[in-house]
Order: sequence, then structure tokens, then C-alpha cells
Amino acid sequence: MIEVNGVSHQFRIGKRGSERIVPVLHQIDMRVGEGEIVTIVGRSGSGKSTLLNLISGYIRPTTGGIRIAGQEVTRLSEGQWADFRLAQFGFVFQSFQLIPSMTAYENVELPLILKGASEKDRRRKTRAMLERVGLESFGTHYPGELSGGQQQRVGIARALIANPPILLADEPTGSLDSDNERSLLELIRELNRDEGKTFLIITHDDQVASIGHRTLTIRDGRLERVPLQATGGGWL
Ligand SMILES: Nc1ncnc2c1ncn2[C@@H]1O[C@H](COP(=O)(O)OP(=O)(O)OP(=O)(O)O)[C@@H](O)[C@H]1O
Repeated sequence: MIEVNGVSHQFRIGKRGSERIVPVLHQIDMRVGEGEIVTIVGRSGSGKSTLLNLISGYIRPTTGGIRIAGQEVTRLSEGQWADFRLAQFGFVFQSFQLIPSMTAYENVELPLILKGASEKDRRRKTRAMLERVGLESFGTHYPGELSGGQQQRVGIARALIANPPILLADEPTGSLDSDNERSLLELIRELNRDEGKTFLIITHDDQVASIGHRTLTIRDGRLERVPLQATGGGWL
């Protein structure tokens, strides 16, 4: 589903002429199979978010290639990336990233508008999705009128509404208390088990990391090698 092949990335910082090169990721090779939950752990600054930004096409690798659903994405133009992202990925963020001036319903509906879905289709799917995450009676609430756990459910509903096969999450429970964290993890397991969604989740939290079928560790921009037998025969 996701193949990262020999990817290295460096940022250039500073003004032209006195630029400094900051190498962040080194020769990353990893695979995420369809229907897998893979968690990525590593210290602050080790390169986890950079790896997720490369996989989701927000930045391009300095060297190496990335294939997603059989497509070599490093060759896509910006416009092609926008369509590809909408079709393949749902995003879940620590800070929810909901639009504060839109209701829960409108936030969830947004990807369908971007996709050009009809109003009737949008209404049916948005209602069903709010129900799926247990928020059917909160559609008219604005994000500021919802608890953190409810806001994250709106975030998940928005990530799922266009039915992408892959969910990318950066510290999805980072702003949640332990009860809400538990129920979000349960929802992730359900979506994986019942709907075959593939998850790639970055986390600092051992509890969150433990829901992965496999956990990869990044240390100083390199993936730690894991013996194949420790991955149940899967890929690193
Ligand atoms: N746009 C950028 N320009 C320059 N350096 C950057 C940029 N983005 C990230 N970095 C640097 O790359 C390194 C890795 O950052 P990254 O955000 O990927 O780490 P992380 O493992 O996700 O950290 P955290 O757990 O704190 O979110 C850091 O040293 C960071 O300062």
C-alpha cells in the first residue's frame, strides 16, 4: 500500500548564499501493507513528522522514491497530488484542525464538496458518518462548543467521509484525556477490523504505539532495523 524506497531528506535553511543544509532522514526503507496498522515512534526531532509529510506529498524527498497504491507519487505534479491525496488519504491531527467557523456537520462535509459530490449524496453520507462516530445530535455545534474527544471524532469523521483507504495520524490522542484516548483507539481498531482501513500513526504514547500490528522506531533520522521474525514475517 505504501512503499518508501531509499528516501533521504534534507532541509535548506537560511538565506540564499548563506544556506545551511539540515539532513533529517537517511535512507528510509519501509512498507505498510493494505489493512495494516503501523505505528511510528521516536524522540522529538527524530524525523517522524517529516516522514509523514513526505508520504502525504507536502514535501518531496531529496532522494529516493515513494509508491502508494501502485503509483510512483514522487513524479506527481502539485495538482495531481491534490486529487491523489483526496482519494487515498484521510488525515487526523493532534490539534484536530477543524475550521472554527463551520459546524461539525460542515467540517465533516467539506471533503465531499472538494470532491464535487452532489448535495443529496453529501447529506446522506455526512449524516451517516456523524452517526458512525456517535455525534448525530452534535451536527449543528461549532468546534468550540464540543469537548476535545468530540472534536477528535469530528476530525476522524472528516478523515473518513471520502472513504480513503489510508488514514495518516500525527499524535492523534495527544490532546485527549485517557478515557477519550481509549475510545479513539477502539474506533481505530474497529475501522481497521471492520472496514480494512490502513493506518500509519505517529505517536509518543506507548498505549497508542501498542495498537500497531508493527511499530517502527526512528532514531536520528534512521529507521531501526527489526529482525523480520519480530515483525511476524512482515516487512520492515
Ligand atoms: N521545514 C523545515 N525546515 C528546516 N528544518 C526542519 C523543517 N521541518 C522539520 N525540520 C527539522 O527536522 C528535524 C525533524 O523534525 P520532525 O518534525 O520531523 O521531528 P518529529 O520526530 O516529528 O518531532 P516531534 O515528535 O517533536 O514532532 C528537526 O530537527 C526539525 O527542526
